[in-house]
Amino acid sequence: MSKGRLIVLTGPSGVGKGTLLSSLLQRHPELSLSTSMTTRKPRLGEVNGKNYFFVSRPEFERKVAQGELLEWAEFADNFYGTPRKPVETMIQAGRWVILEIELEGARQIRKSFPGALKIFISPPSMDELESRIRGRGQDSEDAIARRLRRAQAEVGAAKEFDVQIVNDDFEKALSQIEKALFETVPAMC
Ligand SMILES: Nc1nc2c(ncn2[C@@H]2O[C@H](COP(=O)(O)OP(=O)(O)O)[C@@H](O)[C@H]2O)c(=O)[nH]1
Ligand SMILES: Nc1ncnc2c1ncn2[C@@H]1O[C@H](COP(=O)(O)OP(=O)(O)O)[C@@H](O)[C@H]1O
Repeated sequence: MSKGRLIVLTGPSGVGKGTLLSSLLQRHPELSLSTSMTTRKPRLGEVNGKNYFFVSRPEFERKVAQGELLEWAEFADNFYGTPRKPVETMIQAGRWVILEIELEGARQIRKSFPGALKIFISPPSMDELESRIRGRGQDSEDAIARRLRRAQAEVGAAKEFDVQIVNDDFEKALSQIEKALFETVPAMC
């Protein structure tokens, strides 16, 4: 059986992580994306159990207390975390599992899974990032401001990651992710 592998994809909100991942998963159905848990309210069209597991704050806090999350963090006034069990089960079964998470969570994974491949996606500029978040048309002014403040802090941490990719030309960024995944020697998880 092939060896399981954990891959962490991080980058500021609006940089294009979700869009890149959905193309990547279409092209490589053998990859698995972990479904996170969040206290954020669903956006229009988001489905519980698919985009996220949408839970209340008390429920999230209970999961944390019971050790059921592999990592978790607060982001823009909401909690986000990775359910532990499905990820561990998939890795044991030899799957390659991708976590699409923010910086604090990625730092926690670096400690608990030092062999995970960590990829950081940067925007071509902060102006372009803002216009992508606005163009998505999904967030309030408040939420946009919180995301942009956080983005300033996150982009400075790109160098902590094994691979840094600028999502300017979409196809180029996608093929750089593929290269990082399939042309690097898999490390031990
Ligand atoms: N630490 C952590 N961050 C997460 C998790 N799931 C999502 N995130 C991050 O939370 C941030 C906000 O996500 P979201 O509300 O969906 O907004 P968007 O990234 O702007 O579409 C993003 O940076 C995600 O990568 C998780 O399970 N753990
Ligand atoms: N390379 C790119 N050039 C221009 N727009 C992009 C590019 N990549 C993604 N986008 C757009 O940016 C917006 C934010 O992308 P999204 O995947 O939701 O970001 P994230 O998941 O990082 O928050 C979307 O409208 C998406 O279509």
